Amino acid sequence: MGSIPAFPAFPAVKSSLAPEPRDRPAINPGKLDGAACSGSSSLSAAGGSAGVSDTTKKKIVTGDAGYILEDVPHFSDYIPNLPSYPNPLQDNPSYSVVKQYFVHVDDSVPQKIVVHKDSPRGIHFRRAGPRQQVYFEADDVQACIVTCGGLCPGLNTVIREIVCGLHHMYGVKRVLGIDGGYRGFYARNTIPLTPKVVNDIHKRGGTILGTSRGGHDTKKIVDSIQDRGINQVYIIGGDGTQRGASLIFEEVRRRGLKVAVAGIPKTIDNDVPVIDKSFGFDTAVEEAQRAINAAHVEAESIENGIGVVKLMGRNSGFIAMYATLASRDVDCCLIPESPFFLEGAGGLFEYIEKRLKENGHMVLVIAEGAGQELMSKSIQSLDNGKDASGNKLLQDVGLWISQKIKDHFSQQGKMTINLKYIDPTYMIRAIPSIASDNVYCTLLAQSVVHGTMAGYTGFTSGLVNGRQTYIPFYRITEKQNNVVITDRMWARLLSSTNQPSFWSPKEVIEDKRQEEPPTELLVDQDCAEDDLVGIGKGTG
Ligand SMILES: Nc1ncnc2c1ncn2[C@@H]1O[C@H](COP(=O)(O)OP(=O)(O)OP(=O)(O)O)[C@@H](O)[C@H]1O
Ligand SMILES: O=P(O)(O)OC[C@H]1O[C@](O)(CO)[C@@H](O)[C@@H]1O
Ligand SMILES: [Mg+2]
Repeated sequence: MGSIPAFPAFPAVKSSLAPEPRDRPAINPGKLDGAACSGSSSLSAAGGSAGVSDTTKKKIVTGDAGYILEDVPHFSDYIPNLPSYPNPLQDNPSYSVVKQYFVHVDDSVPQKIVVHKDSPRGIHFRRAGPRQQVYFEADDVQACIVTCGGLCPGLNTVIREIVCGLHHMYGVKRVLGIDGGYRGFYARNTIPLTPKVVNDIHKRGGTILGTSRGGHDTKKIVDSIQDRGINQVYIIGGDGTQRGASLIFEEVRRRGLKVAVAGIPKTIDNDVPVIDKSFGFDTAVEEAQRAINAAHVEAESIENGIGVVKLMGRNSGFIAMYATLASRDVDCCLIPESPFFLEGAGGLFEYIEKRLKENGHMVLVIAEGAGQELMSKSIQSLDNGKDASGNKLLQDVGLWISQKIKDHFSQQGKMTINLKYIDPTYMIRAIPSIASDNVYCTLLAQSVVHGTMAGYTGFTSGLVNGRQTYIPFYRITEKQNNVVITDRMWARLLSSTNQPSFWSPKEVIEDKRQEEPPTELLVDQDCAEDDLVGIGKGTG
């Protein structure tokens, strides 16, 4: 947590708060953008009149030709007659010369960009960016930032850029760090964050705020937000964290508070849906190359050398897949989404033997969540329980598979192998982010700040098809992003490693788990669904 001083909770500041807890007011169905931007939407439903759903908490706006906007909540949905102010950026010399700096009220970003001539326009998300009107005056803002879940390269960059974005773009001086994840809201003192305090933190791995699993108590957290007079809450974390953020937002709205709750998706596993990819992912893939290189050097330097590298990926094998594709030294990549087997024809042992005979060495990359079912069958009493957040704890599949390979070849007695197992997982997670991730983190942080200043709330900021957007929490939390093994990207991997698929085509057709497409930029955008007829849903 470094040497950043902590100080006690602020005394309650009530000025920015709407009245105390009350029943949830009705969502204003007619407003598309609050009063945040001038002009009104010209959208109209296919049936003729504009359509905005108010039957659920979802804000769905429909338009011509199958246009759907999955909009995010705004203060004006539940707090009437809020004043708005001109965006101070218009007087900022750095930005004032930019043509059309402010985002147009009707700008939205399509989720699906590969379309056919007659395709409906489909789902869109609100484009992120500065609005002409804001709903906070700089002196009234008391922001806070919290980081939750596992570490990920780039966390400190996001923290830095939120603090600097608030300060330099909007003149906000009061930003607090919440110490040690969600429980820090009610169990720890806060950490004052200024541009000076965060100046160098992007060069460090980890999070200067600390993080944790478990400890999410919605009521206590919102009580603490109220008591401290916080009115902007920036929540950086993965799928679990965003679920927690959604509950905080619901409680804030139930109490009628003018408190913006915004998420920034963090997941080294890239398991958050909708967004193109998560920050820190490229850093992880880059750093994984060092471990794979080492495994390759070790393996090729000795007769029948086998290098085994375990990479992170609890349920989603993106790091393993991309690290494998990038390296070209990997002979086999095993991920949670693609079951495999060890013995017999078409199994892993047979393939290893073949590669050793052909090449004299081989490199195996395995994601930590791969082969867990196989492992629990082989180790009968295997139940590692759950972590504090309820995530299943995993056995070390790298150790297990290494032992299995050793046992197999020693039992057969026909081949002496030399196996080296490398587990770089926590070393990868703990490094600072590379340059491209730093830029990505900066844009994410600035986007989320623009959104909260403009009065949006209950959203996650994320990149969709290369554009910054505001995504409603429910879209982020309703499912997980997984590698689709019936997609061309996995086919590319199979053809680059030449490993067996461990699947028969019949099993692929019957596999019900492969229903969801992965996010767009990580897949082949030329891949049309028609190409995949009969083998599950494509990526579009
Ligand atoms: N369903 C949920 N409802 C409320 N809070 C949750 C929920 N799931 C997780 N949380 C809280 O979110 C925080 C982080 O969750 P978790 O440990 O699962 O990490 P994560 O955000 O998914 O990140 P990652 O998996 O990438 O490490 C924890 O404090 C946990 O209590
Ligand atoms: O050991 P910890 O810190 O709980 O986290 C391990 C998990 O966190 C992740 O890195 C996700 O953040 C997973 O890949 C991994 O399974
Ligand atoms: Mg998670």
